[in-house]
Amino acid sequence: MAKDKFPYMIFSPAKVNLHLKILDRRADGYHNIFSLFQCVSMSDRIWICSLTEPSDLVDGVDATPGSNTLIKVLNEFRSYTGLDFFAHIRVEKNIPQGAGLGGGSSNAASLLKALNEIFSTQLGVDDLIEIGAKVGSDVPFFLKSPAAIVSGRGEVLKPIRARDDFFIVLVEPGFCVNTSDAYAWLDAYAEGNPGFFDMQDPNIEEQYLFFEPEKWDFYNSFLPVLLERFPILLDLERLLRTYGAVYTNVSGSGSTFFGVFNYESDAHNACVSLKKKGFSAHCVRPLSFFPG
Ligand SMILES: C[C@@](CO)(OP(=O)(O)O)[C@H](O)COP(=O)(O)OP(=O)(O)OC[C@H]1O[C@@H](n2ccc(N)nc2=O)[C@H](O)[C@@H]1O
Ligand SMILES: Nc1ncnc2c1ncn2[C@@H]1O[C@H](COP(=O)(O)OP(=O)(O)O)[C@@H](O)[C@H]1O
Repeated sequence: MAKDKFPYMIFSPAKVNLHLKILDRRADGYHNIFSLFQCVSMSDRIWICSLTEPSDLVDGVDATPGSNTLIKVLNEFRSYTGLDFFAHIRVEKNIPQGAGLGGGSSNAASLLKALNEIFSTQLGVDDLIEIGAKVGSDVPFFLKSPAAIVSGRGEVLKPIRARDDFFIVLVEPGFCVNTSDAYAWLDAYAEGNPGFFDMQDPNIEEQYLFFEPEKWDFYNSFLPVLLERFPILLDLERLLRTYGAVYTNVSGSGSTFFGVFNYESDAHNACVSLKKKGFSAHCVRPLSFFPG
């Protein structure tokens, strides 16, 4: 391990779920999903400062060591490879936490790729996916391709060509959503709404690749569930439409609400207007490659 590699900096991009159908609840408590994941141009920056520490230390993430996805990766990587080391890691968080943008999962995937490179362990993508899936359901996506149809618990991946002809405005509504809570709310909602899990899936791959965004028939199973609790999301949908969004939805299990725009100037103006109203808003683009 060459000393001049440190600090070793990596980018860790956010994702949005352009479509997210929750199919059913499984015996293991997880849910099968069918989703279109798209990486976007908002990234955390992670510095591996040293790998010769007496114990692991992660700065910059608001999580307990036991729940921190970076610590989990270090543990899983050590146990998979038999390597003996501890790390000091520093994170510049730009991706809001608990926002449905996959920041914790992306951090985990980026660190795994970096460790594989630094230690020349030559693990293949499938090995990394096996390790990543132990850390979190969304981690495998960030190991494979910047746009994909994702199913199973999150580990079944079909890479697709990423489009780059639209713009996305991400809006933080001012609250976080815990993913486990959101799935529990969804189960309760499904009990009161027979047929909820049977909603038809549009042909998402074809629509994504070939249809104008205004024609996308995508949806997110969490949206009706979240609207019951957070009616402000409906206000955000109306606002984004007023500013010219041609498709809107919540990302993942929330809380981020986003709008897709055909024109950069409309997306930029929407951001400015949303900020004037006190919202935190970010104009991003879909990524067709992993940054860094
Ligand atoms: C909803 C989605 C959509 O992309 O993302 P986020 O909104 O969290 O970003 C994912 O399914 C979230 O994946 P991730 O955030 O990695 O979840 P995990 O840490 O593995 O699991 C947290 C909890 O969510 C529930 N969970 C997660 C994934 C899944 N397919 N079924 C589930 O039921 C379980 O209750 C689990 O204990
Ligand atoms: N490296 C990390 N980055 C962000 N959050 C993390 C990380 N490790 C653990 N967490 C915990 O995971 C929770 C969900 O994180 P995050 O991945 O940002 O959101 P989401 O699952 O909604 O996409 C956070 O509230 C935080 O407590």
